[in-house]
Amino acid sequence: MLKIKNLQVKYKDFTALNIHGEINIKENEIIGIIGANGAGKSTLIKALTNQVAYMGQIEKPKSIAVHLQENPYPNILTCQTIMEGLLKTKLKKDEKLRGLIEFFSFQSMLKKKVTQLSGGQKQRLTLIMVLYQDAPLTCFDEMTAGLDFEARSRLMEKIQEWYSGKDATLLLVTHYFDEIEKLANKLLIIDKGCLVDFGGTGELFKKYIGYSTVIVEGDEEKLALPTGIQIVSDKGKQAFSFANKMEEQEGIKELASLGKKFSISNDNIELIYLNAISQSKKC
Ligand SMILES: Nc1ncnc2c1ncn2[C@@H]1O[C@H](COP(=O)(O)OP(=O)(O)OP(=O)(O)O)[C@@H](O)[C@H]1O
Repeated sequence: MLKIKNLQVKYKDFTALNIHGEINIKENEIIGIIGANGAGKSTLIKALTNQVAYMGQIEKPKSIAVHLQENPYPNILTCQTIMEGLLKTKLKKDEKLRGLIEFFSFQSMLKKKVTQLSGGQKQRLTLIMVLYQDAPLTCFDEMTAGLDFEARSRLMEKIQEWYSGKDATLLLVTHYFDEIEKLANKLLIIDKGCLVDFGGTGELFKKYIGYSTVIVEGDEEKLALPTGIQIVSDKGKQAFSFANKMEEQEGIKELASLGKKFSISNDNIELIYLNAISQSKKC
């Protein structure tokens, strides 16, 4: 479906992306692309969609639909005119478009101009047009950027509902790990323009963490458990990885006896990311 090989993107003499080797994305895979600010995530999407010049090889489907961070729509046109113009259709005659508008509860926005829409409503306008394309590959570049928690949750719920039971190949760029947890089955981790790792969430969890992890609230008092190894965690927390169920149970017993607040996970994407980055070598 999508093959990326030795991809390099430069902005003048600054190398923004330098991916060695090959990344193969198969049909119906949903990939979460994660990395810090400036890691090169948007540059990768731009290379895939020919918005920047690149060196290397990209084999991709004929059409790719993209939901960008910002979409400059003409201010004077109504949403309906924008939709009809960009999608080259007429709402009256287009059942598919009407269905999408209804799905995203967008009927009452059709006569409004883009300047009259909230951030979440603007994102829905773009989503409707992106999903309408039914492209073999769809890229979402921070589709929930700038939205408050509620608007983001509502939009994510709709997207999840839309794709549930459907076959789709998606690339999702986001800083929100919960969005990836809900949708993606593979992760592509980028750091400073380099590929850190690419693989299934479960596979990468095993590689960087192990069997399971406990995340303990608070980092003032450094803990030492009878089993498990301390791993990199988010600020204000401590995390330990366990190699098997027995280790996990012993660790939990100790934490319970200490009266600590903790959670157990075997798929925490933030910890996969933090530990992958901390172990990665410069490319
Ligand atoms: N048009 C440009 N000209 C020069 N440098 C650029 C340009 N666009 C991006 N860069 C630089 O390339 C690097 C990668 O940028 P990119 O936008 O791909 O990062 P990102 O991972 O998407 O970041 P964010 O999470 O902040 O959106 C950054 O250092 C950025 O400053």
